[in-house]
Amino acid sequence: MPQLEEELFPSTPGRIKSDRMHYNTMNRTFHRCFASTSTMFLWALFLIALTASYISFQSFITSGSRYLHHTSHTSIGDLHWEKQIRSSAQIRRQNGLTVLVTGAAGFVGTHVSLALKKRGDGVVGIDNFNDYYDPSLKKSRRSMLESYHIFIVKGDINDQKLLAKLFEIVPFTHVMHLAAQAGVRYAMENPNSYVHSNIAGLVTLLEQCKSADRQPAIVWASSSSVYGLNEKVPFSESDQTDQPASLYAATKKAGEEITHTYNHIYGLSITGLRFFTVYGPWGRPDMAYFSFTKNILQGKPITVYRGKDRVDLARDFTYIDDIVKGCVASLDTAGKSTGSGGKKRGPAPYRIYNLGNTSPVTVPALVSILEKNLKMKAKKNMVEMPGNGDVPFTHANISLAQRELGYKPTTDLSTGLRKFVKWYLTYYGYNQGKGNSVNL
Ligand SMILES: O=C(O)[C@H]1O[C@H](OP(=O)(O)OP(=O)(O)OC[C@H]2O[C@@H](n3ccc(=O)[nH]c3=O)[C@H](O)[C@@H]2O)[C@H](O)[C@@H](O)[C@@H]1O
Repeated sequence: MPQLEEELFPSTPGRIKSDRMHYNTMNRTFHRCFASTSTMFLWALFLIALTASYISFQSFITSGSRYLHHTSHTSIGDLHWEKQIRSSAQIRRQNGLTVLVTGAAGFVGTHVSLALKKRGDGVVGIDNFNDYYDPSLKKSRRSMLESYHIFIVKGDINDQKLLAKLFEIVPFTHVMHLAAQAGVRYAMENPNSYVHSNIAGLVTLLEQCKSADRQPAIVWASSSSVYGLNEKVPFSESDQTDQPASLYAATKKAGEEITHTYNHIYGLSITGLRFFTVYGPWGRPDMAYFSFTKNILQGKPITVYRGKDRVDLARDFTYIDDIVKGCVASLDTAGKSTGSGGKKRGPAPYRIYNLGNTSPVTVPALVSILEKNLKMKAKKNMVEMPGNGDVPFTHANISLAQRELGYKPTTDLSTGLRKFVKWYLTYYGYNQGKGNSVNL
């Protein structure tokens, strides 16, 4: 008996002799063929169904895995994940805000999330937990926030589907956008990470915000570095900012222009905050005050940059609690976005503020304060500032923020560094042999 394949697809033409076939033979053949065809049809149906279910299973896995969450028992779309987001977004005061905080496991993001939650606002975080610096510090910040019932979604702001899903679950009134590739000098090592987060990520986020039915107001982190080679002091918001000294600064400046476009075309309410060298507990290990502390404690040398003619570099170091007050005041005073579903309905506010301390301190003076607090001497290597994006000094004029936000920094560098050192020693286990047990 010929095989089914052989009947339907004869291998040699000589085996088709239909013109010489008897009717009965034809009839039998027809019936056999028909029976075979229907079997084939059923097989085909079965295979199609199998393929379809395989493809849909695969796409479920693929789309799900993009959002797979940090806990083994939680992934996007699952009810537990959504429940955590809803619960974190719950408002517990009258006229409270519902804020999406990007970069919530970052230094400023952690502090702002906590401040908002403590006063009764709804807060949902998003963070990609990248390894630009020790991710275990970010995870510790997350654990601390979790103890205050703040949920951080693990994901990238470039993930448009994830953002859409978050907005579908929670109608955010505000976005506090702090996710960014930070660091001035690292931009020479990994330029594309700045484009990825500070340009592409920003645009993806703005696209989501502009198309939301109820557009949120956006407050976001620009940087004092946009003043670049500006020599007029103190730096005012109206000063020229067209001479950035690093790619980092250039991406932050680009962010100011990009947000302006979204404000203009779509009616998004925008507030850009130019932070001046923010420091404090739970800070960033890549920053000078943090890495100096680490090295001094370990007896390792530190490199202190100096400007031309051995002039000391200076920064308008700003304590985290002051920055947080500026961020919260910006959210509270942000006018509404006017558009909806991608359509502008009228003009919306576009604001930019300096958030600094207005009293620059030199880097060697910063080192002396640390030495005093750590009761240890630093091994200093004085080196001429390399051409790597650094600027010689920063100094903020904060009168605009003072007037419009009620912003008034109250912590000087000595007080702030004392608090930082206290946190550092406890967190890294220098005190009583205990680590990771600090509250803000
Ligand atoms: O205010 C800002 O716009 C920026 O402030 C900081 O940038 P930076 O002021 O360069 O802060 P640090 O990296 O902590 O450096 C502070 C000072 O210490 C100096 N430094 C840094 C590192 C080092 O090893 N030695 C050293 O002398 C730097 O030249 C600079 O003058 C942040 O890292 C940026 O993300 C932020 O946007």
